[in-house]
Amino acid sequence: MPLTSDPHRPTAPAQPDAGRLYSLVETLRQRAPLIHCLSNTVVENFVANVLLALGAAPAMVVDAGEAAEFAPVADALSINLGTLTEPQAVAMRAAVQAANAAGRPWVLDPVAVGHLSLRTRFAHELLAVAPAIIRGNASEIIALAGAAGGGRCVESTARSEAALPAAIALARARGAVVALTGETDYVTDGERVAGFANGDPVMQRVTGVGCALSATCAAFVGICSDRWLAACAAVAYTGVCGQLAARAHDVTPSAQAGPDAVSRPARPGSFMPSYLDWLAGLGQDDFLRLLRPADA
Ligand SMILES: Nc1ncnc2c1ncn2[C@@H]1O[C@H](COP(=O)(O)OP(=O)(O)O)[C@@H](O)[C@H]1O
Ligand SMILES: Cc1ncsc1CCOP(=O)(O)O
Ligand SMILES: [Mg+2]
Repeated sequence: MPLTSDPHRPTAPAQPDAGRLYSLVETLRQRAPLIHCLSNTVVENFVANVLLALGAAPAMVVDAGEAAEFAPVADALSINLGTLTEPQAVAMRAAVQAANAAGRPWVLDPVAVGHLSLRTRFAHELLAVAPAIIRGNASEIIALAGAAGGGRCVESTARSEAALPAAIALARARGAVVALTGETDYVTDGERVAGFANGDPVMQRVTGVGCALSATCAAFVGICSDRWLAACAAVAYTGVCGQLAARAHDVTPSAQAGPDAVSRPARPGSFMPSYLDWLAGLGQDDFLRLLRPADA
């Protein structure tokens, strides 16, 4: 059912201070928040490595009983529906309930929500139990907001610009912050909308970049009670690190120059290690220089 909040109520474009965003990166590195992840089987290892590179401490505790035991101990919880099964839904329910009871924030990544029935039903059930942040691609956010469709399974078939009204409506209806990603990323709490134009198309050629960004949102909201700012920091830092990682090998080493040189237009393989390196090491000056706000 479509959401009923007034679509004509105005929102304010609001760009967070870039220095404040980087200070959250430093706080995260100092505090090393413990992040409880119920992720998907495709990307678990990558998500854990992204969190470690950022300076957070990931823990994939997936049994229903243990998940309920662990959620109050962790600083934040990340729930990802990518390879959802009925038993996993039981564990996710228990983890969310325990996190909520202990006042711990949690993040929802509604992977491929739309036309697949189990995850779509379950995502709507979870929406009713107060996610702090919802992070998804355009098709997922449109579907979650109640419009028909869904993307090409885990991939989006819509542009993020087209999904912005759905993101705003979803944020208003659920009292959540929505991080809507794609070529341009948007972060909204239903009133403020920030836009970011970093990243690189190769990020769509490596599985788990979106899932890891959702866990990154959990890491930032684990150290910052302003959920909108936390999601902005996660999206902005991911975008700048992603574009640096994608372009790290743009200069052909002189040893490879000459008639045998091979042109390599996309580099998903070298992206992954380089991305982890940039997440761990990006300095403030480069972040401030490269961060690109986008109109919202
Ligand atoms: N065409 C693109 N250009 C630049 N960055 C992109 C592009 N597509 C995706 N990204 C980046 O990749 C990350 C994951 O976003 P997205 O691909 O929307 O998620 P998902 O993997 O869940 O579909 C975000 O940081 C986003 O900014
Ligand atoms: C390929 C795949 N299939 C089920 S979950 C998944 C990973 C999706 O990762 P992302 O949403 O980050 O691209
Ligand atoms: Mg995804």
